[in-house]
Amino acid sequence: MLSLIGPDIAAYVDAHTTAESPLFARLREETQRDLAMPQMQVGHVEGALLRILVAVSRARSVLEIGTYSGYSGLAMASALPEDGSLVTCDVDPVATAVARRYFAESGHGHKIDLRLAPALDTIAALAAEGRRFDLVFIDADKPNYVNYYEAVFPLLPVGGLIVADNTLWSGKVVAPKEPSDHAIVAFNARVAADPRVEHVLLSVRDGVMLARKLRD
Ligand SMILES: C[S@@+](CC[C@H](N)C(=O)[O-])C[C@H]1O[C@@H](n2cnc3c(N)ncnc32)[C@H](O)[C@@H]1O
Repeated sequence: MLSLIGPDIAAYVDAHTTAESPLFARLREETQRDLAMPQMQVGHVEGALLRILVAVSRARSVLEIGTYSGYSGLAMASALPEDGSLVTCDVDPVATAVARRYFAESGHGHKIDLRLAPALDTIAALAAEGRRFDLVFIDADKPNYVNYYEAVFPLLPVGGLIVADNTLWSGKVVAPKEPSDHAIVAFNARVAADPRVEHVLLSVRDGVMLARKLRD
């Protein structure tokens, strides 16, 4: 992932963001050492942003699409109340085995329901269960971003928040070439044209789209 800001600014941002706890630092380091594509992990600064978004929105139920090794899921679960819940889903048994270990060690594991299945199947199952989510974090395969957005929208109350990661896609959104570039462009265009939400595209890390539901 190409950084959108220079190393000096990145270090300054890092130094002026609530420090990472030792558990999160260990999870980040283990992911970098042992797993493929560690750059997929949201990391310290975006993890802090997600924690604050869950806290200020007073979310009680969160859905995450794309668990990987658990950094973002654990960040959000740690901001939920004791009786809050996070459903997180992925298709990768290796990365999610790491996530399961850290969830268990964190003291927030009882809030977390990890489902190993394609996300669209999990969303359909959650809809059939009558589940609702105050906040949904989309961070999985890019070609499905618009599908995820449409599938989770009915599960959010008015005032609910959709947070989507990698929405600047290393800057490739301004000159898209690959199918994944076009998928992110299509997602941002879909949100921008959607009168049901108010939205802001934050240039945090690789870009974070926030879309707040105004009506069904
Ligand atoms: C960018 S990573 C998620 C990073 C994670 N949020 C974090 O901060 O550590 C994307 C994840 O989406 C998963 N994924 C890809 N396609 C998927 C699908 N169809 N359904 C569910 N998960 C999928 C991948 O296995 C990968 O672990």
